[in-house]
Amino acid sequence: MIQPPAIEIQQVSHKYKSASENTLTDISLDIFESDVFGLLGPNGAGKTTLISILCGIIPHSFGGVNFYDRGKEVSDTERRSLIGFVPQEYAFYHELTARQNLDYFGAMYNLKKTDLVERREELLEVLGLTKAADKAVGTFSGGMKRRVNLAIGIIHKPGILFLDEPTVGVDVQSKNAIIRYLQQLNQAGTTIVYTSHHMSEAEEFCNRIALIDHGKVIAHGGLTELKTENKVGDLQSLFIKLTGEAYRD
Ligand SMILES: Nc1ncnc2c1ncn2[C@@H]1O[C@H](COP(=O)(O)OP(=O)(O)OP(=O)(O)O)[C@@H](O)[C@H]1O
Repeated sequence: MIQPPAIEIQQVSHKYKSASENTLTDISLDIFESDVFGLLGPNGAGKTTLISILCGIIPHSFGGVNFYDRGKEVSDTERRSLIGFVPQEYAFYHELTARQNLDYFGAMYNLKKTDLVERREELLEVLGLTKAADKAVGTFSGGMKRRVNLAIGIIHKPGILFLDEPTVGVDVQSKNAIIRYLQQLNQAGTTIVYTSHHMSEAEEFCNRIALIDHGKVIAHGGLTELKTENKVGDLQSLFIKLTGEAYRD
């Protein structure tokens, strides 16, 4: 079955004003509907920069990005409600409770009050946050904060979800809960674009990947095909084979 496109990235380059060289050079990728697409690479490869460009947080210096919703190209305005973003940094108000945070961010997406309450309670429940929902989020454990971050990014039921290291610094229980819930969202039709340094997690979760190093795509395609082509048994071996053993800054 041919999957319709979700995102087409064509020759995207980016140079930060303060940098002497490009952070991203000539990135071209196709991400298809219902993919779990892993953007993987060593520290400083440019993954967060690419996600920030795709989410419209920073402008790209060159190239094109097109988004599609069920096969139809969407405008920049429509893109805002189509996508959700779960950043690496916590993107909530520490002094507000989990319920208050979800109410605030849901209102920013213009969700109707009754829909918002229903969605808020559903997310609190599936992410195991109901008992603590009226406590200030700043008092939560790292795993609970990660789950609040995720709930905020998906409050408006985005069709395309970007996650920048959604399981960094959390215990196995929270990591499993987050990945399980993301798998459910994907099975229900959400396209997922995800970065992680956990290779075993990415191997289990992603169907397609791009390996980025020094701001360039060095491999791109189906995970199984890439492992076969490179004669390696797992994603970690593929990563080391293509990016080497040297430390990155
Ligand atoms: N605002 C900025 N101004 C200048 N350079 C930046 C800025 N943000 C990031 N960089 C540089 O761009 C490069 C890519 O950074 P980026 O955060 O996109 O990499 P990454 O692959 O997400 O890394 P990590 O895995 O460590 O999170 C790095 O060299 C970083 O120092």
